[in-house]
Order: sequence, then C-alpha cells, then structure tokens
Amino acid sequence: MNTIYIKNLTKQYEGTPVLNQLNLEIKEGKITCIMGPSGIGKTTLINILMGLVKADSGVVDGLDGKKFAAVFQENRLCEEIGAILNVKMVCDKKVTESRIKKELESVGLIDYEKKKVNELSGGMKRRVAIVRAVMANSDIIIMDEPFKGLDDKLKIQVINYIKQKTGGKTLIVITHNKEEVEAFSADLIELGNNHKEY
Ligand SMILES: Nc1ncnc2c1ncn2[C@@H]1O[C@H](COP(=O)(O)OP(=O)(O)OP(=O)(O)O)[C@@H](O)[C@H]1O
Repeated sequence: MNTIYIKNLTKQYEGTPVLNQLNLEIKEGKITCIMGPSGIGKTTLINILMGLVKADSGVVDGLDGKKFAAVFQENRLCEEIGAILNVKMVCDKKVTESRIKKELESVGLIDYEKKKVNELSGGMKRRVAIVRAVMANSDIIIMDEPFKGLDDKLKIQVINYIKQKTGGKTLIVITHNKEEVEAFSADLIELGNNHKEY
C-alpha cells in the first residue's frame, strides 16, 4: 500500500509558528482522522496537502498527479443554484440527474429540489457539500469537520454513506469527535505539542 509522507513540515503566519517540523504518514486507500485542539493547524495542514497554502519548509511525498475533492469548513457551494446542479458540475457527464437525486436522498435530503442552496439549512448544505465531494472524480477526499449541523442519527447515516461510496479512496477527515473516528474505523492522528499516530 502506498503512503503519503509528510516530512519536517513547517509553517508560520506572521512569525507565529503553526506547524513545526511535523512528520506524519497517511496510508493511501484508507480513512485517516485528524484531531487536535482549535488553532493547532489542522486546516493549515490539509490546505498544504491540497496545494492551497505553501509550507515554509519540509516536503510532502506521494501526492504527484493526485486529484483532490474537499468538503471545506465553509462549504464553498454555489449558493444561487440548486443542490443537484452543485453536484452535477463536478460529475462525469454520464452521471444523470436522477442518480444525483438518489445520492442526495441517501444522506436524508428531502424538500430541496425547488430551492437554491442559499435557501437550505446549514445541515442540508453540509450534506450537499459531502455528496459533491464523494461524487467528484478524485483520488483523495478531504473533509474539514464535515458533520457540523447534523444530529447524531443523521451523522451515522452520512458516515455510512461516505464509507460505502469512498471505499478504496484515501479519505482524510478533520474532527473534534472520537466517536466519529470509531464510526469510520479510521486511523487517528492527533496533532498537539507531541503529536501521536495510532
Ligand atoms: N491565512 C492566515 N493568516 C494568518 N494566520 C492564520 C491564517 N490561517 C490560519 N492562521 C492561524 O493559524 C493557526 C492555525 O489555524 P488552523 O485553521 O490551521 O487551525 P485548526 O486546527 O484547523 O483550528 P480549528 O479546529 O479551530 O478549525 C491559528 O492560530 C490561525 O489563526
């Protein structure tokens, strides 16, 4: 199995260190959860992995040619169009609207079809963003606190959906919740002063 190697990664913002000589391994084709206190640098780390932020020093090996899909903390959906079109724009052309509707229903979405995204609730938007990331043509899916706004029952339904749909892909999930790590049967990386990997 291939591995993504993060070696001696360092990042500062305006002279304040965020990541300091970080070394990590993430197994491809598996689910890895990243936990750690607020502000420790989890989002910064995934932004570096996706190439959205440049590290000051260090290397990431194993990402050459890899395609990413992501659920960002702030969704980044197109607010003026509907859920189906938001998903459709990242899908292969042969994926039909009725297939997309089935996917959206699989995460418990109802009563969304006639609405623009900006008329959906926070938890509904989150699920649209999750379906969009899962349906996109990618090798690696990154989710930054994907279950914000979902009640416990929905969360389990969505975790099962994600597991079923992403089998074999590399999935990296930032979470504050150990129960989510268990529900995913994921490898766990805890960022902190002395980061741990399990
Ligand atoms: N563009 C930026 N400019 C300046 N400082 C930044 C920037 N992005 C992040 N930071 C700072 O870097 C630190 C780490 O932020 P980051 O968002 O990576 O943490 P996090 O672990 O994901 O936090 P949370 O769990 O609250 O989402 C914080 O102190 C934050 O204020």
